[in-house]
Amino acid sequence: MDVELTDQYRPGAFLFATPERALLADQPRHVLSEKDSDALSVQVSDALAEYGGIAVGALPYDNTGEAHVLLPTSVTWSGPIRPGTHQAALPPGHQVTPEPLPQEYERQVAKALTLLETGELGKVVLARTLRIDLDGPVDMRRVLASLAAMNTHGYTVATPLPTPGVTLVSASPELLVRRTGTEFVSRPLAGSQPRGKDPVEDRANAQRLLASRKDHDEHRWVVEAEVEALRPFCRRLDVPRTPSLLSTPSVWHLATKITGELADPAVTALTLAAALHPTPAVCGSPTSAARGAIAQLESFDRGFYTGAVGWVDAAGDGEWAVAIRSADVTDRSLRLYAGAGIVDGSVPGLELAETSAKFQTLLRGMGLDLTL
Ligand SMILES: C=C(O[C@H]1C=CC=C(C(=O)O)[C@@H]1O)C(=O)O
Repeated sequence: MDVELTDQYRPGAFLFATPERALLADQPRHVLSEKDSDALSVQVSDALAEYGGIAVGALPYDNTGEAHVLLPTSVTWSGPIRPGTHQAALPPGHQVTPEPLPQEYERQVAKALTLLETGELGKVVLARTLRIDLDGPVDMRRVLASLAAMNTHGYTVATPLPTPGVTLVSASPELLVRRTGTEFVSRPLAGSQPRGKDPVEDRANAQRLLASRKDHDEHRWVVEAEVEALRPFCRRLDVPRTPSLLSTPSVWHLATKITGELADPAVTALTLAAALHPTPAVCGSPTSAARGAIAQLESFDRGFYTGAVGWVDAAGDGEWAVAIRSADVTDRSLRLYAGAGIVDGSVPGLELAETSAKFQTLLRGMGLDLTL
């Protein structure tokens, strides 16, 4: 029987599985923790020019915070992880603590709606967290195998974080950027509906999303900001006029596949990721006002949730996913994060339900049956 890369994962390693291939990287010779994204790109390119290979890791939500990028000495590529059985990957006993409480999250959304009325803010993404304390240790190999089995159309990621013993685990559906030679692709997501309980309800939810002006507005902010960030790098930029539907096992999204050709082949995947980050899919618009609203309303530090996670090689090729549908995982705890874009027309109770649906991505993927 072939062994999947999820079976070879060891704590502290970096796993990045996509529908096309999987990467397992380990035993770092260097850790780069630069705060400035331009300086980070230069340091990573210099290190890759010296040692070759690839650099892997994560950028935090706060793009003035320290990145955590590693130069591994052991790198293994494989084809996509084959869908296996998705199994209960966590010990049975657990205690769940939401932060903020659901009613408080609804109050924060209501406050965000009043900030939108001032006209200085067009969109803000507000998140909440669930802390889950487990009665036994997490088996990361089973967690990753189980997530990959469920998440065959998205990314299954594990990356070590700067705090020893903490791993960011993500089942992200969102491609921030992939660069191959001078071509690149980005596929922002914004605008969501939970999946239905049966095919009829599911189809109706998808149609409601396609017809929702509020969700199209929420999506447009992201596409416009990405176009503005990418344009200076491009010889060609192709942007579909309207978004299409994308489904994950728990959520429907509006998605736009943006493609382009770089004017300067020296621009790397990491430089593009840093130029795009944080998009209004995870922060809001305008960025500085949204960042201020998040600092004012959210009561926790996002850390690397809504950051970016991926790899870049010496030629500048690479792939970076948006770090959403994610949790900070320790030996006996998980901290899950989920956010929703708030625009004019958002309803607090529906945004709460949307974040609950987003939590289910990881919960179901890990085999945890929780009604939120
Ligand atoms: C911020 C998250 O999702 C983003 C990505 C897709 C759709 C989103 C939305 O509809 O609000 C969010 O912008 C999250 O999953 O925590």
